Amino acid sequence: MWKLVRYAAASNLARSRRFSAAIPGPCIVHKRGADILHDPWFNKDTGFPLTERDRLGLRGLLPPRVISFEQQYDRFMNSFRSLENNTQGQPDKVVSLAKWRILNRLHDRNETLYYRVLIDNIKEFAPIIYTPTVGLVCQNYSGLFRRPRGMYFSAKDKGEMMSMIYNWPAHEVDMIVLTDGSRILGLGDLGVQGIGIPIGKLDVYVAAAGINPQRILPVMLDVGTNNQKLLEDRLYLGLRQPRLEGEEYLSIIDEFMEAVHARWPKAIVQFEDFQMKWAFETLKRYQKKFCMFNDDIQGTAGVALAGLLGTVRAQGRPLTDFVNQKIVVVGAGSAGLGVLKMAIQAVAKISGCSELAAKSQFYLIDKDGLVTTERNNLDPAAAPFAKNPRDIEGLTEGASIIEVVKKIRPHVLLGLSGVGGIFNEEVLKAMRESVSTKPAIFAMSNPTMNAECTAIDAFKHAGENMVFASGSPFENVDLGNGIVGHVNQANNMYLFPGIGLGTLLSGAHLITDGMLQAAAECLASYMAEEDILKGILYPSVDSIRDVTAEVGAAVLRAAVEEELAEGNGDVGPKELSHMSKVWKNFRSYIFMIYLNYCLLENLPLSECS
Ligand SMILES: NC(=O)C1=CN([C@@H]2O[C@H](COP(=O)(O)OP(=O)(O)OC[C@H]3O[C@@H](n4cnc5c(N)ncnc54)[C@H](O)[C@@H]3O)[C@@H](O)[C@H]2O)C=CC1
Ligand SMILES: CC(=O)C(=O)O
Ligand SMILES: [Mg+2]
Repeated sequence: MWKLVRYAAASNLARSRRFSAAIPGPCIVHKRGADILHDPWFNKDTGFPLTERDRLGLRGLLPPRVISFEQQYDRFMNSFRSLENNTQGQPDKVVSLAKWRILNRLHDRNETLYYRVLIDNIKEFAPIIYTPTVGLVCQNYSGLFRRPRGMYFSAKDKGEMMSMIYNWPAHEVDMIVLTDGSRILGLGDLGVQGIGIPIGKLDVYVAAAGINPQRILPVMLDVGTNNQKLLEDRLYLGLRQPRLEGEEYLSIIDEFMEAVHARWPKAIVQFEDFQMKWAFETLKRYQKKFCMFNDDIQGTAGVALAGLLGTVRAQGRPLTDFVNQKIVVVGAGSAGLGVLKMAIQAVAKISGCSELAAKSQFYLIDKDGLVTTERNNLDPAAAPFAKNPRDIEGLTEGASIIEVVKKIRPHVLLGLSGVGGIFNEEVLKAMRESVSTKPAIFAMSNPTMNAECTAIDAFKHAGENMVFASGSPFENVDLGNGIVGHVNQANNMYLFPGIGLGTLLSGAHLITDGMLQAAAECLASYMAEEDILKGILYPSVDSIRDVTAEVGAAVLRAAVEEELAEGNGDVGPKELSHMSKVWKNFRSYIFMIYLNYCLLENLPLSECS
């Protein structure tokens, strides 16, 4: 009901003259005839009405009968359901790839229909265009490749990027997702094949944040690969050379960032799936210079923090109790360290203590075990979280997960290691002895086979009175007698679209810690108490547009408060500042401008005059 009220408010705003300019008018197309039919941005297939067929030189190029958008939609969904029936009993990988192919073919034909189908069925299709299937697609990308999507900048393009960027056909770009393919999900270095990740993330942007699909740009920076198997694969589509390192590497990224900034100074660049050393280095290098963020470090941190705070509420305890939670993080990579940093800042904020004091409740484990100050060659990025041996009586440098869990009896065991099954039966059983009345297990690594444990194993071994979250989706677990073990999806998809949306609407030229914190706090307070008490920490993926609008509004307001909002389109900084004082209008503005974009699927096409 409240959603309807909100949409009504949005359309009232839309009727006001000031904002009507933000609603897209007829779509101007610079092509004619068959060129339009072969361009997924504009193609409506058999949906072109006769008037448009005449105007755009399409008469005779299509069968005479006009099939409406709705009919085309139904036809696609029927094909999809037939595919499901026809592939029953086949191996999961075969079925998943077949589903990805049919969706991808639709994308390559008719983007508008593709996004409509995706938006309406996001819960069902997210696992295909995003994790876990996107991982499989990246692994097989060179064989699956049919048509290019996005842009490829390689080490061989050094010195050319400033002109290459103008090869992209869209005049405006709002969102770029960029990878170098060096750490694709938990699958390691996949070189150029990692392009599937920016494509999947940007599909989520369109579906969740309503970003105009003609203003997104997936980018692969191909600096080589150290994956020997790919280097030897004769179908491999990337550079056949080892990865660039050091200054050579950074000079490629620098050149790309300068080129993007020169053409689209307001575009937001999301760094995705970079190996840890470059994830941290590039964040430090660019965050005060360009409008960018690293999703694996910063987006993941916010989602995990929201889940950790939800876990406190699930125990029936006040949020202030977060400062007493013992949390073991397994995985000291870009994601695990990002989570620790943000969680420690939250403890310091809640308790008013120093960050140094706030660290005492957190334990970090990597591939060599518990990280302490006694570690030889301690990674500087992990050093701030290393335990002083004096503070961990009964544990030593390099202690195993099971030793740490048995000794600490943590409230939360959180995995971002990329290692499937590492929370084995013994570890999960040890979590039964947690000091918490309702312990939590976060198996956040992706894709599914890299999750630290499955949902079934978690409930079976760690007990039914437990909160469970995973990075990739699992089915809820039937615990018998009508009781359901709820599976949460702790994935940065709940934050990155809102971070991008809020930043875009604000027109800020930077993404600050304050804006990211606002995003995390918004997600943390999204769930109602009654759901949280049932162990439901995050909303269903079905609600992703609503969550994204809320998060976007929170990020936008934080930008206004930090006086970074320069405005977007007709809406200037003064108007944003004024609107942000009345939260209801502010949210309505967000809903109207972007979330409505994708509802306008049948925009009439007009010729360029
Ligand atoms: N759910 C979500 O939203 C997100 C999930 N992830 C997932 O997190 C995983 C890690 O990502 P990054 O931190 O970027 O990777 P990374 O490669 O930077 O770090 C992996 C860490 O795991 C540790 N590790 C490896 N083997 C281990 C073992 N046997 N025991 C304990 N620790 C071990 C490594 O020492 C390293 O510290 C990936 O699977 C990725 O898909 C990453 C970002 C977001
Ligand atoms: C979800 C995500 O960003 C990752 O697994 O890397
Ligand atoms: Mg990622």
